[in-house]
Amino acid sequence: MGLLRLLKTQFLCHLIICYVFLVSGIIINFLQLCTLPLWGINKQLARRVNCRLAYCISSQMVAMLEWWSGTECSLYTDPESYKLYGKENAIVILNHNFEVDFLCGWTFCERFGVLGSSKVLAKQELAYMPVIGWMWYFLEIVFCKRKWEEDRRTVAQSLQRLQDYPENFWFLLYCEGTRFTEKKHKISMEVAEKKGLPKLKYHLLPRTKGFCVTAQNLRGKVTAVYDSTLNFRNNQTPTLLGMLNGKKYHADLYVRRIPLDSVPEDESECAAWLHKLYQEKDEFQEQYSQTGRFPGPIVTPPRRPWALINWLFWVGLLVCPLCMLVLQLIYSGSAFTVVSTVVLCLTGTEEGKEEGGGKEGGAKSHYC
Ligand SMILES: CC/C=C\C/C=C\C/C=C\C/C=C\C/C=C\C/C=C\CCC(=O)SCCNC(=O)CCNC(=O)[C@H](O)C(C)(C)COP(=O)(O)OP(=O)(O)OC[C@H]1O[C@@H](n2cnc3c(N)ncnc32)[C@H](O)[C@@H]1OP(=O)(O)O
Ligand SMILES: CCCCCCCCCCCCCCCC(=O)OC[C@@H](O)COP(=O)(O)O
Repeated sequence: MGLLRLLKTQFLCHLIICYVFLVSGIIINFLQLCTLPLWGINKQLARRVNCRLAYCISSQMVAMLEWWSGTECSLYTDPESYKLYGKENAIVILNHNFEVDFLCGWTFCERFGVLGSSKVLAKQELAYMPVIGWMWYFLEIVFCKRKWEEDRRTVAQSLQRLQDYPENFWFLLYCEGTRFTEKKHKISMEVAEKKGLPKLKYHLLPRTKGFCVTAQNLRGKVTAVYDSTLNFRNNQTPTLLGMLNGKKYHADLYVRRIPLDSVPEDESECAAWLHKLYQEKDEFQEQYSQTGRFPGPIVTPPRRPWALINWLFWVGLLVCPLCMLVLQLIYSGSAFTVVSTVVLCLTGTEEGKEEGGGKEGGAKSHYC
């Protein structure tokens, strides 16, 4: 095992990474709070500033994927559509199978220059999460309670506010509404059967209301739907902890650009359109599981240095005070404190090794 590889599995390194993420996140949340008076004076400037501040948080996680774990991201798409990515507003529809699929989404956002402004229809609970949830408040992320009677009005209102958003953005929708498990799949296929819809093998039955309300309220602002299907090579099941341990994965993303004009405006037609799209997505996943690839040519958008530069900046800024704190602990702490800290680090490293290295090549349990 190389020295760098060994370093990546050390619990102490993981502690430092999480410390930098949390402390810098809280600092940035505070800076975002300081922009509140600006919203009343110059709203568009406040939005632009908040996009940059949000980038400083989300790009740290992207840097962990790209530079620390070295995960590769390949894109299957046609070259004509490729030219438009990052240059227009889009609704992104993504399958939800992996713990890290949002992070792969963010990585593509970073490579096409829309990471700071990227948006999602997220569950309300995430709004209260420190750092990311608080950052989202200032990014005007759309939250839902997954109770349509309440969401119908609030989601539409939040979407309408994006009509004059000054930066290009991608709006992510996990239409399945939750992460794939066998149990949820079984239940949702019972719903499909009751509704007379064809069964899906790799996806849950999509919830159509969120997509229809999004298409309706972003019309005129958004020009396309990016139908995106994500999978990982060699049946890998990537996790955040695996990435923190420096484990390298290979993501394949298949993206079809569909002009928003071709999505029906009528609600029931729009719902039927989405169901048909998910049947097609299921076929792409079937092809991937048979052949190990999606249709069409592969392009790999290059990683950019900015995420790494931002990360190194925060490491530089925050690790010095941490070292001083540790030195103070060593000088003033009892032998018991020092020994128990070392034991904690070693235990954490052993557990981390199991998570990062133990699952290599493991079959995905949810794929039949
Ligand atoms: C070039 C590169 C391209 C792409 C790069 C990729 C991505 C990058 C883009 C952006 C990145 C940005 C950010 C990413 C960062 C982080 C994201 C992290 C986390 C967010 C994840 C979440 O929070 S997911 C959960 C929240 N989101 C959703 O739920 C969205 C989907 N849901 C909906 O749309 C719902 O309709 C709703 C929430 C609006 C309302 O839900 P509710 O349940 O109240 O109503 P429904 O209408 O959905 O339900 C009733 C109908 O559903 C039928 N039913 C019942 N049971 C089921 C079932 N098990 N499955 C399916 N359907 C069911 C029921 O019969 C009702 O049917 P009707 O016919 O009466 O409608
Ligand atoms: C630099 C890196 C430092 C690492 C620190 C780790 C930070 C953790 C960031 C968490 C990111 C939040 C993303 C949440 C994704 C999520 O929660 O999706 C919810 C969906 O599944 C549906 O949920 P449900 O239907 O309720 O199961």
